[in-house]
Amino acid sequence: MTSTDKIRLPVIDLSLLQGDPCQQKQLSEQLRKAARDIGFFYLRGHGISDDLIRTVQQIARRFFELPEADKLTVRMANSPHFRGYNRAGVEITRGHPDYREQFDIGAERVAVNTPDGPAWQRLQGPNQWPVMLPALRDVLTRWQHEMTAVALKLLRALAVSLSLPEQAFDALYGSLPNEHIKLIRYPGQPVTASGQGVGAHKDSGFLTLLLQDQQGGLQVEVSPGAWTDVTPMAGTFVVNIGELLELATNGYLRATVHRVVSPAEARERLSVAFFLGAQLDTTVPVYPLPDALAQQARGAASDPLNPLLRDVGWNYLKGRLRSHPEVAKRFYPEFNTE
Ligand SMILES: O=C(O)CCC(=O)C(=O)O
Ligand SMILES: [Fe+2]
Repeated sequence: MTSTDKIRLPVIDLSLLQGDPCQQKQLSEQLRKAARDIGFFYLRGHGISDDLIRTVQQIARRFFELPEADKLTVRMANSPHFRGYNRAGVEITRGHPDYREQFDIGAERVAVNTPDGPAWQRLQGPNQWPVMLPALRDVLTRWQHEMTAVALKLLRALAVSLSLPEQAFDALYGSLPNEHIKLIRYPGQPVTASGQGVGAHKDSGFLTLLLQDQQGGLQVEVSPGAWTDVTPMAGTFVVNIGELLELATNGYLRATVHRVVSPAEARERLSVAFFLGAQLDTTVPVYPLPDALAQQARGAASDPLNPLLRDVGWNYLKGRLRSHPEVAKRFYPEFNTE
Protein backbone atom coordinates (compact mmCIF):
# COMPACT_ATOMS: atom_id res chain seq x y z
CA MET A 1 0.00 0.00 0.00
CA THR A 2 1.22 3.52 -0.76
CA SER A 3 2.72 5.83 1.85
CA THR A 4 0.69 7.93 4.23
CA ASP A 5 1.06 11.60 5.09
CA LYS A 6 0.52 12.93 8.58
CA ILE A 7 -2.35 15.39 8.56
CA ARG A 8 -4.55 15.71 11.60
CA LEU A 9 -8.22 15.90 10.74
CA PRO A 10 -10.23 18.78 12.24
CA VAL A 11 -12.29 18.21 15.37
CA ILE A 12 -15.81 19.69 15.33
CA ASP A 13 -17.73 20.20 18.56
CA LEU A 14 -21.45 19.86 17.81
CA SER A 15 -22.43 21.13 21.26
CA LEU A 16 -21.46 24.64 20.08
CA LEU A 17 -24.86 24.63 18.36
CA GLN A 18 -26.30 25.34 21.80
CA GLY A 19 -23.72 28.08 22.45
CA ASP A 20 -23.95 31.85 22.03
CA PRO A 21 -24.20 33.38 18.53
CA CYS A 22 -20.45 33.79 18.36
CA GLN A 23 -19.87 30.09 19.13
CA GLN A 24 -22.53 29.09 16.62
CA LYS A 25 -20.78 31.15 13.96
CA GLN A 26 -17.47 29.56 14.88
CA LEU A 27 -19.01 26.10 14.51
CA SER A 28 -20.49 27.01 11.17
CA GLU A 29 -17.19 28.21 9.77
CA GLN A 30 -15.22 25.26 11.10
CA LEU A 31 -17.78 22.85 9.73
CA ARG A 32 -17.84 24.34 6.25
CA LYS A 33 -14.06 24.40 6.08
CA ALA A 34 -13.71 20.80 7.33
CA ALA A 35 -16.42 19.50 5.01
CA ARG A 36 -14.95 21.35 2.05
CA ASP A 37 -11.20 20.99 2.51
CA ILE A 38 -10.94 17.36 3.55
CA GLY A 39 -14.50 16.07 3.72
CA PHE A 40 -13.52 14.16 6.86
CA PHE A 41 -13.51 15.27 10.48
CA TYR A 42 -13.91 14.08 14.07
CA LEU A 43 -17.18 14.95 15.77
CA ARG A 44 -17.44 15.47 19.50
CA GLY A 45 -20.15 17.04 21.64
CA HIS A 46 -22.61 14.80 19.79
CA GLY A 47 -24.63 13.85 22.88
CA ILE A 48 -24.59 10.05 22.37
CA SER A 49 -23.86 8.56 25.79
CA ASP A 50 -20.71 6.54 26.51
CA ASP A 51 -23.02 3.92 27.89
CA LEU A 52 -24.89 3.44 24.62
CA ILE A 53 -21.60 3.45 22.70
CA ARG A 54 -20.23 0.67 24.91
CA THR A 55 -23.47 -1.29 24.61
CA VAL A 56 -23.34 -1.14 20.82
CA GLN A 57 -19.70 -2.19 20.70
CA GLN A 58 -20.37 -5.07 23.10
CA ILE A 59 -23.32 -6.41 21.17
CA ALA A 60 -21.39 -6.13 17.91
CA ARG A 61 -18.55 -8.18 19.40
CA ARG A 62 -21.02 -10.74 20.71
CA PHE A 63 -22.56 -11.06 17.28
CA PHE A 64 -19.22 -11.65 15.57
CA GLU A 65 -18.27 -14.18 18.26
CA LEU A 66 -21.29 -16.36 17.40
CA PRO A 67 -20.48 -19.62 15.63
CA GLU A 68 -20.31 -19.13 11.90
CA ALA A 69 -23.33 -21.38 11.34
CA ASP A 70 -25.42 -19.04 13.51
CA LYS A 71 -24.24 -15.95 11.67
CA LEU A 72 -25.02 -17.63 8.37
CA THR A 73 -28.68 -18.03 9.36
CA VAL A 74 -28.97 -14.31 8.56
CA ARG A 75 -26.66 -14.20 5.57
CA MET A 76 -27.13 -11.32 3.17
CA ALA A 77 -27.25 -13.64 0.18
CA ASN A 78 -30.83 -14.45 1.28
CA SER A 79 -32.00 -10.85 1.33
CA PRO A 80 -33.14 -8.92 -1.74
CA HIS A 81 -32.83 -5.83 0.48
CA PHE A 82 -29.09 -6.25 1.11
CA ARG A 83 -29.58 -6.90 4.84
CA GLY A 84 -27.69 -9.37 6.94
CA TYR A 85 -24.33 -11.02 7.43
CA ASN A 86 -21.37 -11.36 5.09
CA ARG A 87 -18.26 -13.37 5.78
CA ALA A 88 -14.85 -11.78 5.17
CA GLY A 89 -13.88 -11.89 1.51
CA VAL A 90 -17.42 -11.79 0.11
CA GLU A 91 -17.82 -8.05 -0.40
CA ILE A 92 -16.05 -6.52 -3.38
CA THR A 93 -14.57 -3.01 -3.63
CA ARG A 94 -12.80 -1.85 -6.80
CA GLY A 95 -12.95 -5.40 -8.07
CA HIS A 96 -11.12 -6.95 -5.09
CA PRO A 97 -12.46 -8.79 -2.03
CA ASP A 98 -12.59 -6.88 1.25
CA TYR A 99 -11.29 -8.68 4.27
CA ARG A 100 -14.01 -7.82 6.78
CA GLU A 101 -17.06 -9.56 8.13
CA GLN A 102 -20.13 -7.43 8.52
CA PHE A 103 -23.77 -7.23 9.47
CA ASP A 104 -26.01 -4.71 7.70
CA ILE A 105 -29.37 -3.37 8.68
CA GLY A 106 -31.52 -0.60 7.25
CA ALA A 107 -34.81 1.07 7.97
CA GLU A 108 -37.23 -1.68 9.07
CA ARG A 109 -40.02 -1.61 6.47
CA VAL A 110 -42.24 -3.99 4.57
CA ALA A 111 -41.04 -5.03 1.12
CA VAL A 112 -42.63 -3.27 -1.85
CA ASN A 113 -44.30 -5.69 -4.20
CA THR A 114 -44.81 -3.93 -7.52
CA PRO A 115 -43.17 -6.10 -10.19
CA ASP A 116 -43.10 -3.27 -12.75
CA GLY A 117 -41.63 -0.73 -10.34
CA PRO A 118 -38.00 0.43 -10.55
CA ALA A 119 -35.49 -2.10 -9.26
CA TRP A 120 -34.35 0.16 -6.43
CA GLN A 121 -37.74 -0.32 -4.78
CA ARG A 122 -36.53 -3.78 -3.83
CA LEU A 123 -33.94 -2.18 -1.56
CA GLN A 124 -36.72 -1.50 0.91
CA GLY A 125 -37.81 -4.31 3.19
CA PRO A 126 -37.32 -6.03 6.54
CA ASN A 127 -34.03 -6.69 8.25
CA GLN A 128 -32.82 -10.16 9.18
CA TRP A 129 -32.35 -10.58 12.94
CA PRO A 130 -30.48 -13.52 14.50
CA VAL A 131 -32.73 -15.44 16.92
CA MET A 132 -29.72 -16.46 19.00
CA LEU A 133 -28.94 -12.83 19.92
CA PRO A 134 -32.31 -11.15 20.44
CA ALA A 135 -30.82 -8.08 22.15
CA LEU A 136 -29.20 -7.08 18.86
CA ARG A 137 -32.47 -5.82 17.48
CA ASP A 138 -33.26 -3.63 20.48
CA VAL A 139 -29.79 -2.13 20.68
CA LEU A 140 -29.47 -1.39 16.98
CA THR A 141 -32.97 0.04 16.75
CA ARG A 142 -32.08 2.46 19.52
CA TRP A 143 -28.75 3.22 17.86
CA GLN A 144 -30.47 3.92 14.56
CA HIS A 145 -32.90 6.28 16.23
CA GLU A 146 -30.27 8.25 18.14
CA MET A 147 -27.77 8.37 15.30
CA THR A 148 -30.42 9.62 12.89
CA ALA A 149 -31.10 12.52 15.24
CA VAL A 150 -27.39 13.44 15.47
CA ALA A 151 -26.84 13.07 11.74
CA LEU A 152 -29.84 15.29 10.96
CA LYS A 153 -28.65 17.91 13.41
CA LEU A 154 -25.29 17.89 11.68
CA LEU A 155 -26.85 17.98 8.21
CA ARG A 156 -28.86 21.05 9.20
CA ALA A 157 -25.79 22.74 10.66
CA LEU A 158 -24.02 21.99 7.40
CA ALA A 159 -26.89 23.58 5.41
CA VAL A 160 -26.56 26.72 7.54
CA SER A 161 -22.79 26.75 7.05
CA LEU A 162 -23.41 26.83 3.28
CA SER A 163 -25.78 29.82 3.74
CA LEU A 164 -28.76 27.64 2.85
CA PRO A 165 -31.96 27.49 4.91
CA GLU A 166 -31.54 25.16 7.86
CA GLN A 167 -34.15 22.77 6.47
CA ALA A 168 -32.75 22.85 2.90
CA PHE A 169 -31.91 19.16 2.71
CA ASP A 170 -34.93 17.96 4.67
CA ALA A 171 -37.03 17.47 1.55
CA LEU A 172 -34.53 14.93 0.23
CA TYR A 173 -34.39 13.22 3.54
CA GLY A 174 -38.18 13.03 3.66
CA SER A 175 -40.30 10.86 5.90
CA LEU A 176 -38.94 7.51 4.66
CA PRO A 177 -35.18 8.05 4.66
CA ASN A 178 -32.82 5.30 3.75
CA GLU A 179 -30.74 4.75 6.86
CA HIS A 180 -28.10 2.10 6.91
CA ILE A 181 -26.03 0.65 9.75
CA LYS A 182 -23.11 -1.68 9.31
CA LEU A 183 -21.33 -3.56 12.09
CA ILE A 184 -17.87 -4.39 10.83
CA ARG A 185 -15.04 -6.60 12.06
CA TYR A 186 -11.69 -6.53 10.31
CA PRO A 187 -9.64 -9.60 11.21
CA GLY A 188 -5.86 -9.29 11.14
CA GLN A 189 -3.99 -10.34 8.02
CA PRO A 190 -0.43 -11.55 7.55
CA VAL A 191 1.83 -8.95 5.95
CA THR A 192 2.03 -11.10 2.84
CA ALA A 193 -1.75 -10.79 2.23
CA SER A 194 -3.55 -8.02 0.32
CA GLY A 195 -4.10 -5.81 3.38
CA GLN A 196 -7.46 -4.68 1.91
CA GLY A 197 -9.82 -4.35 4.87
CA VAL A 198 -12.07 -2.34 2.58
CA GLY A 199 -10.82 -0.96 -0.70
CA ALA A 200 -10.79 2.73 -1.68
CA HIS A 201 -14.32 4.08 -2.12
CA LYS A 202 -16.72 6.98 -1.58
CA ASP A 203 -19.86 6.62 0.53
CA SER A 204 -23.09 7.10 -1.40
CA GLY A 205 -25.39 8.92 1.06
CA PHE A 206 -25.40 12.35 2.65
CA LEU A 207 -23.15 11.77 5.63
CA THR A 208 -21.44 8.85 7.35
CA LEU A 209 -20.84 8.77 11.10
CA LEU A 210 -18.37 6.10 12.04
CA LEU A 211 -17.62 4.72 15.48
CA GLN A 212 -14.17 3.17 15.50
CA ASP A 213 -12.41 1.30 18.28
CA GLN A 214 -8.78 1.65 19.38
CA GLN A 215 -7.35 -0.25 16.44
CA GLY A 216 -6.54 2.13 13.59
CA GLY A 217 -6.51 1.34 9.89
CA LEU A 218 -8.91 3.87 8.39
CA GLN A 219 -7.18 6.12 5.86
CA VAL A 220 -8.34 9.12 3.85
CA GLU A 221 -7.06 10.16 0.44
CA VAL A 222 -6.20 13.81 1.08
CA SER A 223 -4.79 14.36 -2.41
CA PRO A 224 -4.38 11.92 -5.28
CA GLY A 225 -2.36 8.96 -4.01
CA ALA A 226 -1.63 10.56 -0.59
CA TRP A 227 -3.28 8.83 2.35
CA THR A 228 -3.58 10.01 5.93
CA ASP A 229 -4.46 7.89 8.96
CA VAL A 230 -7.64 8.60 10.89
CA THR A 231 -6.09 7.86 14.26
CA PRO A 232 -8.73 6.71 16.77
CA MET A 233 -9.87 9.49 19.13
CA ALA A 234 -11.96 8.47 22.14
CA GLY A 235 -15.43 9.98 22.46
CA THR A 236 -15.67 11.02 18.81
CA PHE A 237 -17.29 9.84 15.62
CA VAL A 238 -15.50 10.14 12.33
CA VAL A 239 -17.74 11.97 9.89
CA ASN A 240 -17.41 12.03 6.14
CA ILE A 241 -19.27 13.59 3.26
CA GLY A 242 -21.12 11.26 0.90
CA GLU A 243 -21.90 11.47 -2.80
CA LEU A 244 -25.32 13.07 -2.32
CA LEU A 245 -23.78 16.16 -0.77
CA GLU A 246 -21.19 16.32 -3.52
CA LEU A 247 -24.04 16.31 -6.06
CA ALA A 248 -26.19 18.74 -4.06
CA THR A 249 -23.39 21.32 -3.87
CA ASN A 250 -22.09 20.82 -7.41
CA GLY A 251 -18.83 19.58 -5.96
CA TYR A 252 -18.28 22.45 -3.49
CA LEU A 253 -18.26 19.62 -0.99
CA ARG A 254 -16.51 16.46 -2.11
CA ALA A 255 -17.17 12.87 -1.10
CA THR A 256 -13.67 11.90 -0.08
CA VAL A 257 -12.15 8.55 -0.98
CA HIS A 258 -11.17 6.37 1.97
CA ARG A 259 -10.17 2.79 2.75
CA VAL A 260 -9.25 0.51 5.65
CA VAL A 261 -5.94 -1.29 5.86
CA SER A 262 -6.23 -4.60 7.72
CA PRO A 263 -4.79 -4.91 11.21
CA ALA A 264 -1.71 -7.03 11.73
CA GLU A 265 -2.16 -10.75 12.33
CA ALA A 266 -3.78 -11.63 15.69
CA ARG A 267 -5.36 -8.17 15.98
CA GLU A 268 -8.80 -6.97 14.89
CA ARG A 269 -10.65 -3.73 14.26
CA LEU A 270 -14.30 -3.20 15.11
CA SER A 271 -16.28 -0.33 13.65
CA VAL A 272 -19.93 0.66 13.45
CA ALA A 273 -20.89 2.79 10.46
CA PHE A 274 -24.07 4.83 10.24
CA PHE A 275 -24.91 6.07 6.76
CA LEU A 276 -27.53 8.79 6.46
CA GLY A 277 -29.16 8.36 3.08
CA ALA A 278 -32.02 10.16 1.37
CA GLN A 279 -35.44 8.95 0.39
CA LEU A 280 -34.99 6.49 -2.48
CA ASP A 281 -37.59 8.09 -4.75
CA THR A 282 -36.02 11.55 -4.81
CA THR A 283 -33.67 13.30 -7.18
CA VAL A 284 -30.85 15.47 -5.88
CA PRO A 285 -30.99 19.03 -7.20
CA VAL A 286 -28.07 21.45 -7.21
CA TYR A 287 -28.71 23.88 -4.39
CA PRO A 288 -27.96 27.54 -5.16
CA LEU A 289 -24.96 28.53 -3.07
CA PRO A 290 -23.91 32.17 -2.52
CA ASP A 291 -21.63 33.41 -5.33
CA ALA A 292 -18.48 33.28 -3.22
CA LEU A 293 -19.00 29.57 -2.58
CA ALA A 294 -20.48 28.71 -5.98
CA GLN A 295 -17.32 30.03 -7.62
CA GLN A 296 -15.31 27.48 -5.71
CA ALA A 297 -17.54 24.56 -6.68
CA ARG A 298 -15.55 22.04 -8.68
CA GLY A 299 -18.49 20.23 -10.28
CA ALA A 300 -19.42 16.74 -9.14
CA ALA A 301 -16.72 14.18 -9.94
CA SER A 302 -17.09 12.28 -13.18
CA ASP A 303 -15.22 9.04 -12.60
CA PRO A 304 -16.30 6.62 -15.35
CA LEU A 305 -15.80 3.74 -12.90
CA ASN A 306 -18.14 5.40 -10.43
CA PRO A 307 -20.66 7.74 -12.07
CA LEU A 308 -22.60 9.75 -9.50
CA LEU A 309 -26.32 9.52 -10.20
CA ARG A 310 -28.77 12.21 -9.11
CA ASP A 311 -31.58 9.68 -8.70
CA VAL A 312 -31.10 8.55 -5.13
CA GLY A 313 -32.53 5.03 -5.56
CA TRP A 314 -30.36 4.28 -8.59
CA ASN A 315 -27.22 5.75 -7.01
CA TYR A 316 -27.67 3.62 -3.92
CA LEU A 317 -28.52 0.46 -5.87
CA LYS A 318 -25.43 0.97 -8.04
CA GLY A 319 -23.19 0.75 -4.98
CA ARG A 320 -25.00 -2.21 -3.46
CA LEU A 321 -24.92 -4.29 -6.64
CA ARG A 322 -21.22 -3.68 -7.09
CA SER A 323 -20.38 -4.54 -3.48
CA HIS A 324 -22.54 -7.65 -3.19
CA PRO A 325 -22.37 -9.77 -6.35
CA GLU A 326 -24.10 -12.75 -4.70
CA VAL A 327 -27.22 -10.71 -3.93
CA ALA A 328 -27.03 -9.06 -7.34
CA LYS A 329 -26.93 -12.38 -9.15
CA ARG A 330 -29.76 -13.92 -7.20
CA PHE A 331 -32.19 -11.01 -6.88
CA TYR A 332 -31.18 -8.54 -9.61
CA PRO A 333 -30.23 -10.80 -12.53
CA GLU A 334 -31.35 -8.13 -15.02
CA PHE A 335 -28.23 -6.11 -14.16
CA ASN A 336 -25.84 -8.95 -14.91
CA THR A 337 -22.88 -7.50 -13.03
CA GLU A 338 -20.40 -10.21 -14.09
O1 LIG B 1 -14.76 0.56 9.04
C1 LIG B 1 -14.29 1.63 8.73
O2 LIG B 1 -13.45 2.19 9.38
C2 LIG B 1 -14.75 2.32 7.48
C3 LIG B 1 -15.89 1.64 6.82
C4 LIG B 1 -16.30 2.28 5.54
O3 LIG B 1 -15.66 3.15 5.02
C5 LIG B 1 -17.54 1.84 4.89
O4 LIG B 1 -18.07 0.78 5.26
O5 LIG B 1 -18.04 2.57 4.00
FE1 LIG C 1 -16.90 4.19 3.59
